[in-house]
Amino acid sequence: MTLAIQTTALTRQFAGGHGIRDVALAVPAGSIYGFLGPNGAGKTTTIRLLLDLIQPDRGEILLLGQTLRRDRRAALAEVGALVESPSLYPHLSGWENLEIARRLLALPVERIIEVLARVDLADAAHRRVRDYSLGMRQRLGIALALLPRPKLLVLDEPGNGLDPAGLQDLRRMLREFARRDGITVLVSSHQLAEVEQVATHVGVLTAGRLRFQGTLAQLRERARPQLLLRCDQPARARQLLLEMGEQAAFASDDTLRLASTLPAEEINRRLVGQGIGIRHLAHEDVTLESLFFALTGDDAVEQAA
Ligand SMILES: Nc1ncnc2c1ncn2[C@@H]1O[C@H](COP(=O)(O)OP(=O)(O)OP(=O)(O)O)[C@@H](O)[C@H]1O
Repeated sequence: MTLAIQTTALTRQFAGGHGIRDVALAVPAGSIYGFLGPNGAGKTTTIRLLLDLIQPDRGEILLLGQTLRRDRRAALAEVGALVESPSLYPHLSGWENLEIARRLLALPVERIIEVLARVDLADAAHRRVRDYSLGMRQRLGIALALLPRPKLLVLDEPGNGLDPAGLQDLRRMLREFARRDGITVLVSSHQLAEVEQVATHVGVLTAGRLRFQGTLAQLRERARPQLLLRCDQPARARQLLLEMGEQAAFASDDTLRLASTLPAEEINRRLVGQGIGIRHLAHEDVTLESLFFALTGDDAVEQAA
């Protein structure tokens, strides 16, 4: 698997124990990587490190196969980014804002037309940015990041402050960047719901540590509801379940938790057939959202990838 971003042992600590520690990001090329975590988890710090806006205490960063520390220019050459709010000139139009960047980058004028179309701002190109909505400003910021045709786009909380329609537009755009333009997108958010519909991969950061990293399918797999079983002979029931190839562990003295592959009625039938008296057999209530909260809580969870 080719990685667009790879970090090893990435660490940057601030006074008061804040910062990030030993973060090993693995962002596959072509993915939309949802970089999730509650406010203050260290997402912006990580992103600022990736873009060389601040330096790590230790650790390595590879961007599109180039080592940031060794060759900053080569590593960042094909990276577009939007960190916090975009720096725009409010008294100029969207077009004029892009024109300034275009000249600096010595790109053809057509590129402005292309990027405006990619972020749905063609119709508003000649209005002053002062009169843009927050969503339009964010999109103009993304257009600026897209201007030099990046292969990797890093967006820090681009959904902040957007209404549901704005979020939907943003998701559609991110999908297009990945599918049509082949751009790898890392997008941070503190809300799972915001990236859940669009991300192919997720990394969950909490208190400066990466608690989970893998595909969205792997995260969903974790969220698959498990069966809770209470019966009169839990130890024997566990033994029987293990013999059936089921995973069963004690959740408490009299309750087993099953990562079951068989349907509940089949488990029930087999255990009753072996003389086990069942008091309770039901699915535990686990949603992706509750799993996210568990991951962002204090209980450390190992990485899946
Ligand atoms: N330059 C700095 N000096 C001291 N502490 C800092 C500095 N930058 C960030 N921090 C602290 O590090 C922690 C992580 O901040 P960071 O901005 O990376 O979090 P985040 O996950 O991006 O959250 P948010 O969504 O609130 O921006 C916070 O407690 C923050 O106060």
